[in-house]
Amino acid sequence: MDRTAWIRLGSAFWHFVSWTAQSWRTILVCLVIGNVLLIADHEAAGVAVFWVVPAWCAFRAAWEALSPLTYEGVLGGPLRRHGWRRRARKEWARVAERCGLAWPWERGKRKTIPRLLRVHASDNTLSLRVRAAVGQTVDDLNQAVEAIATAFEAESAESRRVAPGVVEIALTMRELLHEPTTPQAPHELEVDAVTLGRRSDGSPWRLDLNGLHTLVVGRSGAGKGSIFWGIAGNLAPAAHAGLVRLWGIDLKGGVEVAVGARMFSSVAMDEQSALTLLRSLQQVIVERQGAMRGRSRQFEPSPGDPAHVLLIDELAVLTGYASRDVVNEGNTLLKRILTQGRALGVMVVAFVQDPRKETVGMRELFTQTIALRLASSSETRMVLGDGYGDVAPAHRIDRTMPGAGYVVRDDGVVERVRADFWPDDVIRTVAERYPAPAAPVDWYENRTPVPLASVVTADMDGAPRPRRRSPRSASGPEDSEAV
Ligand SMILES: Nc1ncnc2c1ncn2[C@@H]1O[C@H](COP(=O)(O)OP(=O)(O)OP(=O)(O)O)[C@@H](O)[C@H]1O
Repeated sequence: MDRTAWIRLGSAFWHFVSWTAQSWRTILVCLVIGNVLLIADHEAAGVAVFWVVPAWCAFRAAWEALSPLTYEGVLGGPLRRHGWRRRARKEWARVAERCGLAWPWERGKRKTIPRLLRVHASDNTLSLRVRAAVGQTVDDLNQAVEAIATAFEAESAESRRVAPGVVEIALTMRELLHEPTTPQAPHELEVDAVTLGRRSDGSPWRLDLNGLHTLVVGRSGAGKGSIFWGIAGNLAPAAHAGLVRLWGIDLKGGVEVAVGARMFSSVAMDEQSALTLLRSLQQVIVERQGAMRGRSRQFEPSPGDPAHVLLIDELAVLTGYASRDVVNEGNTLLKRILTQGRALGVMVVAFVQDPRKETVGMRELFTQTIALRLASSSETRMVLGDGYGDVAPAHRIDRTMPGAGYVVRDDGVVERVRADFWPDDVIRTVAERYPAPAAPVDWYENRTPVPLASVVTADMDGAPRPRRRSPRSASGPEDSEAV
């Protein structure tokens, strides 16, 4: 027998013992019934009743060891979720009171607690729908979410307001994000959204890009690289087909972007070329505004007229730490791109370690945020906003889980996610398979930058959001088999 078989056998034995021990009440009942049957001269039935619990536990343990997937789907998962639901209903009053949610409506009298409206369990998540008691607010419930999660022994918790005074608390009862994963080989022409990893319930994490600017914040080593390459790598087939144009700025000496630079049409690794690149992207916006004015308010990418995605690694170098002239112009250009670009198919994804106002003065122009591991609760609130410290506690993400974080979408919904890890050889393979289409030499450098003053600013705030697009049929990449 190999090592895996021994491990399975050991785990099956352990489950047999622990399930049998947990069923001690049922075993006592069986002993009584069995003895009664023996006394009444029904020997076979009595012995059968004695052994019914151990036999059932042995059957479960064997099934789980031999076919874990069918066991989980048919018996293990439903039984576990039934237990969670039962426990939540039974213990809610006590937990709510201990977590500070009991509300003394009259001194010395009975306390009221928030009402548990619905208990639902699916996959690894237990959801509690709770209505705040009179005198409480949704914020009071949100503040207690961590304590509730601890009381129910949940791995983590998220909450969202679903109606006035009503909050849905999603408790992750089994952590599915511990194990790192690597990506599927990209081969589809994706423009609007990319699959970056998993959500806390194990479902795929799709990040919407269409008409959105994304800010990714995380301490050093938090796994920003996974998201950088998740986006670039998944867009690479569409970039290769001419539906997307990838632009990259990496002012940390190009260390990050160099590995897969061939996916990008334009890359800047020093301050001056970063400014040139930004001016060129702004020029794209100006030209597109001219082309669309009076004809269309919604941009549709097509080969030759692609969506533009700018990825900036370490935004703070450009907007905070570079020389003053570069910082001034970089900030101005980027703000204009952020305010005007999204309706015109120009999206920005920026990565930053240090999210303070002095370094990133344009945080509010990003329409969605991904918070990876952060240093403190005040940093979480700074990045995500005041109400998110408890709902998306990025400062509590463990160091051993790089790539894990919270997404705060543009509609305010919070998702707990973990990105797939992109090893260098996968990045290189994708870059070789899907290089950016050959652009005219120095395409972007030869464009005449338009002076900032002449840029049309009419649509800065009221810009229409493009409708959801699906890539037009285009001649796909020739070779699209797995990497
Ligand atoms: N999604 C992931 N799953 C598992 N491990 C990961 C993941 N992402 C990153 N790692 C591990 O964490 C290390 C640091 O990741 P990464 O370089 O992406 O961090 P970073 O946030 O970009 O840091 P810095 O800002 O210092 O460059 C990687 O070398 C890798 O070993």
